[in-house]
Amino acid sequence: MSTQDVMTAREVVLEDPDAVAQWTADFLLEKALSARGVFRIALSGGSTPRKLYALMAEAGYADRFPWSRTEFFYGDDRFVPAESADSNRGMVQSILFDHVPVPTKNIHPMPDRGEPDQAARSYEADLQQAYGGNTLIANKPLFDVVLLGLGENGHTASLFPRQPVLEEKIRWVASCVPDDAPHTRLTLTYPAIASSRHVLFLVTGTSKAGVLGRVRAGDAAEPASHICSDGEVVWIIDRGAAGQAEGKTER
Ligand SMILES: O=C(O)[C@H](O)[C@@H](O)[C@H](O)[C@H](O)COP(=O)(O)O
Repeated sequence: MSTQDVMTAREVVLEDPDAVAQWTADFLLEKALSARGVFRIALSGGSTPRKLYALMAEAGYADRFPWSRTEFFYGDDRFVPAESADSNRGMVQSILFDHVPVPTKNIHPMPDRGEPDQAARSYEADLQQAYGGNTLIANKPLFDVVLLGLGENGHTASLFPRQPVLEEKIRWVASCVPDDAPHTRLTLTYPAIASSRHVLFLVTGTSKAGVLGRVRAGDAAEPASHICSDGEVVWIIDRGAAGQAEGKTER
């Protein structure tokens, strides 16, 4: 039985990447506006969420989003300067944060210099401070929403196959050096991601149909198969990633 079988997981199949971005933007706005107090979200990197971030920066949306009571964290980042084309922080800053009235103090980028393990400890301390100073995950979610993508080898965030971080059950943040990736990375761990109300996987394109099929079938060899949430995991996918399933929506 995969971990997916024992939790609430649902799938929303949409026509195309634009529809995936729009559905996700609407979902985030609804949850952020209905949240009591601070709304905490962990952002994903990669190319898929770029459309989402661009939508969030549009005037009609940005005017309604509660930026001042939203805390933005990252699910992972490459250990490179923000100016690097590989930086998730730099990507989100240029597509979204440069265009909306989010207070700088509400943006929590992952460290991108120094010793990677110490940087991971530093980010974990940042998260613990946001979590009321608790150093152990208690019975309240660390995140309202965690955004995730899915790599073709089944990685998500920077949880790559055969990495020690896949066995991490205590730490919230870890450094890792994936076999086939050029950079050292920092990533949230499984327990940190699981401490959430909603995990949203955004998966688009026919190139992801194979890995998505394996993950949804609970293939334990795929790191994304082990993603849990104290709340729900929502797969927001387009027809290409769904293997050309008929486009239908579920709210
Ligand atoms: O920093 C990263 O690379 C991401 O966090 C990573 O987990 C990404 O979500 C997947 O690799 C999918 O990437 P695409 O959206 O580009 O397919």
